[in-house]
Amino acid sequence: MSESGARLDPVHNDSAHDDSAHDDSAHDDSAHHDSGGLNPGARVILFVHAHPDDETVGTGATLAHYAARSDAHVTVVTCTLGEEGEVRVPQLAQLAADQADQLGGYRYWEYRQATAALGVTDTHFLGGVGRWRDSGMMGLPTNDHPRAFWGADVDTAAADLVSIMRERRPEVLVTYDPNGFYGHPDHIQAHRVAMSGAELAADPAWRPELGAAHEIRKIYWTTLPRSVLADQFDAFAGATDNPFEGVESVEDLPFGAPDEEVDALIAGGPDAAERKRAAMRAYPTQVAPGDWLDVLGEQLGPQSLAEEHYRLVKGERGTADGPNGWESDLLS
Ligand SMILES: CC(=O)N[C@H]1[C@@H](O[C@@H]2[C@H](O)[C@H](O)[C@@H](O)[C@H](O)[C@H]2O)O[C@H](CO)[C@@H](O)[C@@H]1O
Ligand SMILES: [Zn+2]
Repeated sequence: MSESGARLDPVHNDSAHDDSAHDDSAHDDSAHHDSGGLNPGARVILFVHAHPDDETVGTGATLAHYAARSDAHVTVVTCTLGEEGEVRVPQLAQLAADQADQLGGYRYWEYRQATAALGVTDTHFLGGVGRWRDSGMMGLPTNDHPRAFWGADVDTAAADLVSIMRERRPEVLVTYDPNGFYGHPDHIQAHRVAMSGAELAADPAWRPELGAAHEIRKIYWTTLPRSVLADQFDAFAGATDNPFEGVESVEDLPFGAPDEEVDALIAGGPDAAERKRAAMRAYPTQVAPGDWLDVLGEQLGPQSLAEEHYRLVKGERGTADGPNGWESDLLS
């Protein structure tokens, strides 16, 4: 700890991270679950993600938006610690899996800072912290690690999710599409486990000891309209860190959907955008200063950080009061 008593952030070199900001009581690091600060009658939205930072990069504004709503409750389940990730900043490079192999633990603490910045306190790691390991990119030998999430038996992994679903009894589940949005094995597996969990949780004959059966009313998959992708494609053309380097057209990307296949837009507003921005800064190992994700808000305007899109795959579409006839509330 520095003289000021605040733990210095080795990357941003400030005391932005203050452990006293954390409410440790609600973070549930075991495989068993406390109340997570759930107020009786609150309407629960459950998010299932693959790695620390996906909750922020993919759904951070939505998390902040609903965490701020007095009638709603956000629960986040993350399936791995991101042990096999790259390290985007030299100061922490030796944490990598092929060196000290400490990146998972570090990303755990990045995740705590990020979810706190979003106002989310009900967080879980599937099966408990460290149960499943980041599988690495598709086709790598790390996919065969004995604890790699990609090699998990889906129903075994889903059992831990079912107990959370039957405990929190969410109205809405948010996860990825069958391709895991962009084809990463842990994202594909997170989709499979989430969808299997939703089905099993609703079956009263399946593992009744895990709680009373619960049917989730609506299920959404994260998505990105091609129109937004096209704006990003144009905005980053020629940029130093261009995520679309070498791509001819947005049509060639393994993700993105025609606008007409999108069902909901959560436009979180300035507070949600700022919270998402702060949460992204909590992940220096994944989003370094100057990276495209770090400058996204500058390139496309802060509102771009606050807008997240979803496809409804189970349940009735709610009030179409958003742009393009999209829903503006996942709970509608
Ligand atoms: C957003 C996301 O899911 N990131 C994953 C992904 O990270 C990629 C990986 O490090 C790859 O080597 C890089 O070239 C690419 O830019 C990264 O997005 O895969 C990691 C390993 O499984 C995972 O830890 C990370 O969270
Ligand atoms: Zn991921």
